[in-house]
Amino acid sequence: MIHVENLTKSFADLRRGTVHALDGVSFDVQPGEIFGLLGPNGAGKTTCLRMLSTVLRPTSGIAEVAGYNVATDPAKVRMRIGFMSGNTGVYDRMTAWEMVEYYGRLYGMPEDALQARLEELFETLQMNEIRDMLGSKMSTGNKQKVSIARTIVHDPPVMIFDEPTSGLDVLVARAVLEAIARLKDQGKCIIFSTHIMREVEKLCDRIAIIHKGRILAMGTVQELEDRYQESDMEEVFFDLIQAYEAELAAAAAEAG
Ligand SMILES: Nc1ncnc2c1ncn2[C@@H]1O[C@H](COP(=O)(O)OP(=O)(O)OP(=O)(O)O)[C@@H](O)[C@H]1O
Repeated sequence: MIHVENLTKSFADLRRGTVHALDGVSFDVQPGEIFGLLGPNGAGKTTCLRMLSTVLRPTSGIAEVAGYNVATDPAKVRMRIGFMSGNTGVYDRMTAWEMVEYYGRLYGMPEDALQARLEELFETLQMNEIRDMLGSKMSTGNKQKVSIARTIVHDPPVMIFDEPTSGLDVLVARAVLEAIARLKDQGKCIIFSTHIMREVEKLCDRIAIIHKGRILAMGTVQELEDRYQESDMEEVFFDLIQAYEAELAAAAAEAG
């Protein structure tokens, strides 16, 4: 459902020269699967997700969503994805219901299908108590739920969440993660980025550890712990990043 092959993105940065934000990344994600991109700040997670959601154009490589190439068929890709980032906002002067309805209309959903979908979404995301609440009155957690609802109102098969729990307290973060888990149960293909180990351990079927634009390791949490002989993901993560940094330092020393 998501196919990424040798995907690269470089930026021309005035201060740093060419930045290889993503450097030859490959992975696939299936329906009913949650795939996590786990990496420290600046690893390239957002850049990768923004290319999948057609906001950025790849420098090279292939990214396909539901069989459509993000570079050559961006409109078809956009109809098949929901993309939520930490700053996907809500409007102060609309109620939760109005806001999600508004986005459904933007996607061109027929009115009766839209109303049925709203009922279903408000039920699934446990938002029925806030149907008539204005954005300005909502707690951060409720705003986050509305953001999820508006992102997926058109019922796309692929859902992309860029650090969906960033800035949330543990209770709200938990509710958001539970909502994402329910979407997986409906067979959605989900990719999300985080730098929080516990989130990947709880939620992800498979993860890719990403650092400086490269995937350092990929697999289930259990596979990675077994492969690196560690009993928790945090240790695997540190080991991999340290080893990669040592490799880079050795290569730099050799180069002169
Ligand atoms: N428009 C841009 N111009 C120049 N460099 C950029 C641009 N966008 C991203 N970068 C750089 O690309 C690299 C990867 O950034 P990216 O935002 O994808 O990382 P991230 O893993 O999402 O990090 P974070 O957890 O901090 O959001 C960083 O070095 C960043 O500074």
